[in-house]
Amino acid sequence: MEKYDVLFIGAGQAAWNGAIPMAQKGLRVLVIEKDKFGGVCSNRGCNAKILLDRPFLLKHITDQMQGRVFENQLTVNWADLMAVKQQVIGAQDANNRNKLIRNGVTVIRGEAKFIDNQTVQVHDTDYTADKIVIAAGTRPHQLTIVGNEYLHFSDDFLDLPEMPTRLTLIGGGLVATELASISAEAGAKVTMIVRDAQLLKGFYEKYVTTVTAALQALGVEILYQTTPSKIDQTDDGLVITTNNQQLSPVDYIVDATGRTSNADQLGLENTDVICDENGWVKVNAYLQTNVPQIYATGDVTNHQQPDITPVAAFESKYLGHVFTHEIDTPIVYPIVPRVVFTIPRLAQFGVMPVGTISDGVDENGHTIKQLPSQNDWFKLIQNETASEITLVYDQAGYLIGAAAVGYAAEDEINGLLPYAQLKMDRQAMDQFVWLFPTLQYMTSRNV
Ligand SMILES: Cc1cc2nc3c(=O)[nH]c(=O)nc-3n(C[C@H](O)[C@H](O)[C@H](O)COP(=O)(O)OP(=O)(O)OC[C@H]3O[C@@H](n4cnc5c(N)ncnc54)[C@H](O)[C@@H]3O)c2cc1C
Ligand SMILES: NC(=O)c1ccc[n+]([C@@H]2O[C@H](COP(=O)([O-])OP(=O)(O)OC[C@H]3O[C@@H](n4cnc5c(N)ncnc54)[C@H](O)[C@@H]3O)[C@@H](O)[C@H]2O)c1
Repeated sequence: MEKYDVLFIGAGQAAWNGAIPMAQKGLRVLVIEKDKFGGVCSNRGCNAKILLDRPFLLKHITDQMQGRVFENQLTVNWADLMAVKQQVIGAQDANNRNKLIRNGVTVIRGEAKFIDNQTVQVHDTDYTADKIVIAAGTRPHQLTIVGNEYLHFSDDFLDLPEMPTRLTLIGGGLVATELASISAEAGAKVTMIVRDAQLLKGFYEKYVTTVTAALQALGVEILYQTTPSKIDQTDDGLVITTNNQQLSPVDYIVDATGRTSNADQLGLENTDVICDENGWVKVNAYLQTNVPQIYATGDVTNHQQPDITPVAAFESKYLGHVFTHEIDTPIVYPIVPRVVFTIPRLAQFGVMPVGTISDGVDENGHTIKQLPSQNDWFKLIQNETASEITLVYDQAGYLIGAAAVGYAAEDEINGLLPYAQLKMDRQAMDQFVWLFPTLQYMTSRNV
């Protein structure tokens, strides 16, 4: 049996961010990946999505400036865009694999299964390690309704050679909303079937309204408080029946109703590892399962954090520090920001205003300050009138939350994070000299 110091199951963000520093510090590290090195984010998530979105953002910005600065409207050819995406993303698997190897990590492509608490099997060979890390991530959740064989998933959407004329997305979370934005920008007639009364639960409602209005302006029809019950194939296309009505036929349906843990496919029944009732691997504050030598990181865990790449990467790096004896303390998560890559983007972190107040003191005694786009001449030149930033301060005057909507909301929120994470007062903030003219300078001078 081959023995390593650390064995990772999965080669997504939750693995390689820790595996590389561990190997660089002299540990013998094995990473087993059954599909593509880099996992969902590199191959069929964040990166593919942002590549398909970016030209539409650029087009949108120039469209807003038509008649003011630009004279000809841009068009995006989906087939060309997909060819670029395939070329760039197609290279990720090999790049990620080579990066691991270059940094001294041993890699195997194959499906790993536990055969007991100490042993993982792949291609009929047994491997053991002092520490085994489950970093096996998730797959798309599939609705169990009649006709679910007609459903597609985000993986399929991100590979679409042609944009369907009529497309329906089921779900109102990040995947559904971002893919609705891309497909509507690409010219599809888009319908969203949303179980809740609004999109993007957990995001700042005022800016969810802005994003929703932008989708509707592109012709997206949003059916709230609606759940699908069956799908029929007819001569005119796929017909979804919901709790309320029978919908018009469409060409393509994306099930974006969340993600399912891959923990059920790891042979955990041969171990003592416990998962919660939804299949997420239970970990303690050291990311350790109930079996002391088995750990878990990223989306596959029951962590109370958003399932996003920066969290998976943070956890993986944390284990790197623990396994090399640099720290022995529980994981402490920093403030975790979130972003929705629609046009405009919506990004936020920390505490949000309570109620409808947008300037003044809210019900929790927090001071709310709103920065409209008129404060920022980058936005004025782009005619970006709907954009806005909302800042939330505690009673001592520290920044504890921020939300932004606009073409560069993600960068604005990134720029504000250090003030809150490091609890900076005015004197500390004034220690920075930001380059000018830049977005960071414009945002920071208003904090
Ligand atoms: C469409 C989409 C868009 C997204 N966009 C963003 C975004 O913009 N920003 C963001 O921060 N997050 C985004 N996310 C979320 C992000 O992709 C995940 O949070 C991140 O990929 C989690 O990393 P992970 O390593 O925990 O899991 P994964 O990326 O799922 O990696 C797990 C790996 O384990 C492998 N594996 C599973 N079982 C086995 C086995 N038995 N043997 C060997 N290998 C196995 C899988 O093949 C996979 O490669 C997006 C997700 C989706 C679906
Ligand atoms: N920009 C980003 O950071 C980004 C982008 C995409 C995805 N992600 C991550 O990927 C993960 C998956 O995203 P997602 O949008 O698939 O999941 P989600 O949990 O955010 O949203 C799922 C949606 O499906 C609905 N739903 C669930 N079950 C349903 C059912 N049976 N019938 C009808 N509707 C149902 C929910 O009400 C919700 O609106 C998230 O954790 C997210 O953090 C992040």
